Amino acid sequence: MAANVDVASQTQIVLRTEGLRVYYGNLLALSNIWLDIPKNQVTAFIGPSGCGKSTLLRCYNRLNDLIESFRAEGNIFYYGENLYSKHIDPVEVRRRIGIVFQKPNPFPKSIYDNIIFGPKIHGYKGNMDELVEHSLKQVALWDEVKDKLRKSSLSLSGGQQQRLCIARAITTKPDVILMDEPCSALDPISTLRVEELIRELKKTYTIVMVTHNMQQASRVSDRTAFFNVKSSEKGERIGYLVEHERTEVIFQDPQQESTKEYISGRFG
Ligand SMILES: Nc1ncnc2c1ncn2[C@@H]1O[C@H](COP(=O)(O)OP(=O)(O)OP(=O)(O)O)[C@@H](O)[C@H]1O
Repeated sequence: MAANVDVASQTQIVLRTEGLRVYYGNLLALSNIWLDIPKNQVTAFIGPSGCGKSTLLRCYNRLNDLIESFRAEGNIFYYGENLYSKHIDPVEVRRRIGIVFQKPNPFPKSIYDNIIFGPKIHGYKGNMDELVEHSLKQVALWDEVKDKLRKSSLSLSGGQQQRLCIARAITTKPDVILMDEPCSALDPISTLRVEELIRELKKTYTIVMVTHNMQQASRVSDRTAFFNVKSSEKGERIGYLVEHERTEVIFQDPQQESTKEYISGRFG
C-alpha cells in the first residue's frame, strides 16, 4: 500500500478523505469533505446534531453500505488504498477499522465469550485464555473481572460493559478504532476511565471519535474537526466540514466564527 504522509509534520496519514459527498436517497447528508486522519492520534468530530459526524465515521469502515439508500462520491484512502474500490472486501475493512457505539452493546453471553467471539469467526489459532487476559488488560478491566469470566457480560456496570466492548473491538487486531459518542451513556466516573483508556489506546491504535462533549474533545483528542449544517435552496440540511486543526487551536484560536460560537456554547 502506498504511504500517505503529511509532509509538513511527517505524520503518517491512515485515512485520507478527498471530496467526499454522501447521499441518503436524494438527501445530500455530507458535502465535499476533505480530511486527513493521522496515525496514533485521537481525532474528535464535533458539531450540531445532524451535521453528518456519525455518517462520516461509518464511511470509514463501510458500515453505511448496509443502508440501502446510502451512496458516496469522492474517495476515502486507507494507507493510500481506495476503501471503496471494487476489489476491497468490506468485512476485512471492518476487521481493520473497528467501531464502538454510544450504548454499550455486549452480546448476551459470558465476558469470556464476548472476547473470543470475533477471533473464533476469523479462525484464530492461538491460545484463547491468553487472548482474553491480554485484551481485558488492555482495557484495564482484567482485575475487575478475572474471577467472573464465565458470568454474563450483562451483569457488568455500563462503564465496564463499554470497556468490554472496546476490548471486543481490539481482539481482531484492528488498526483504527472508531467511537461514536462512546461515553454518552456513562456516568462521570466511568467516562473518565474510558477517556484514560482512549489516551492509552492511541499508543497502539488510531482513534476517531464523535463527541457532543466539548470538554471531552479538549481532554482527549489531539485534533478536532468541527462540522456544521447549512440549508440548501430546497430547505434540506447539508452537513459540511468547517475546519479541522490541532485541538488546542480549535478551542483557543479557531479561524471560523461558527466554530467560536459552537465551542463557547452559543449555538448547537
Ligand atoms: N440511515 C439513514 N437514512 C436516511 N437518512 C439518514 C440516515 N442516517 C442519517 N441520516 C441523515 O443524515 C444526516 C446526518 O446524520 P448523522 O447521524 O450522520 O449526523 P450526526 O452529526 O452524527 O448527528 P447526531 O449528533 O444527532 O448523532 C441527517 O440529516 C440524518 O437525518
